[in-house]
Amino acid sequence: MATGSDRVAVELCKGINGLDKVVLRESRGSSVEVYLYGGQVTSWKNDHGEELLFVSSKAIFKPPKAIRGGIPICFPQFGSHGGLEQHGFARNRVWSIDTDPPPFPTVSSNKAFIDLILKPTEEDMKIWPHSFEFRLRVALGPGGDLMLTSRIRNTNADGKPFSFTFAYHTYFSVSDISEVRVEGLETLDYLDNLQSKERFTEQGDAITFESEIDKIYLSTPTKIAILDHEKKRTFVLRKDGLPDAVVWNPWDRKAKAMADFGDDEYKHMLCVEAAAVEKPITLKPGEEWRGRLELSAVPSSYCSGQLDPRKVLLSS
Ligand SMILES: O=P(O)(O)OC[C@H]1O[C@H](O)[C@H](O)[C@@H](O)[C@@H]1O
Repeated sequence: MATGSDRVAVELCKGINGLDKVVLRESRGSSVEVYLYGGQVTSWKNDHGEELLFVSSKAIFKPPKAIRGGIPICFPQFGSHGGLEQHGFARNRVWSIDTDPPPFPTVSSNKAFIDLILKPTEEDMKIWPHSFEFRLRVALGPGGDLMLTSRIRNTNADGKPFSFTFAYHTYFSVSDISEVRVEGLETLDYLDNLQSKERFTEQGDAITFESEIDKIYLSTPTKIAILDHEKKRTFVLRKDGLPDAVVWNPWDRKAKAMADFGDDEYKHMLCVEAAAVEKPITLKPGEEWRGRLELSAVPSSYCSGQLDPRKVLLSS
């Protein structure tokens, strides 16, 4: 678990209900927590110690229920787009620490990181008859950026390809959902999960929220921004290998129906999920797919229509 630098720290410890978790710390004070259960990031704090991700106060940290919040991994199926359980099984399996991952092309020496791996058990192969290696690297950059890289390899010995859909189901913490806008998805086509996955085209304005939303935006740009006016904070997502973006907020009625979600918590969260849903990824034996998500949180004093995420980043 060495990180190559003494300015960063990686610690394996016990989390809620004795579940194993890994804590990454960066010298300026930012941190990340990852549970081996689900391979799930449950905390991302900036260098002021402020939590940037939402985890429900009612989240159940106990198998087989997935943890409500943070960044669940949806694999090998997103949502109900297939015959498996909702969002697949990766989010409620116990992952292992990968002590000898294949090298990455880029140098990670200035980052705190942890490598996890998920391989199917015999039981898993009864519900999804494929052999795979899913490697997840969670890294915390020197500026507090959070980076997730998934590498999924088909290790089938029977010569068979497999197809999957995928999402980093990220729950962002926001001050007040009615003060939030999302930029980068305007004018795009989307599938509306609230209208039998029918296809529509989004209007020209940035997306704001005043009721339940559950949309899969298709072929999105690699950068998406979430602007939180009240907090004066902008989240910038950069993604690679993940063409789609799911936007979800359950609003009041669905919030009440979820046992592991507080009645009013919908006001303080927004899911914007880098995903590959519309066109499943197909891998032949020996092939590997890579999907990457990079998250930054930057202070913003934002005026409508002026967002250029690069400028926001550079001016911070
Ligand atoms: O309750 P979960 O299984 O965690 O799913 C929570 C939500 O995830 C995604 O955002 C889907 O698009 C929603 O339809 C779903 O309600």
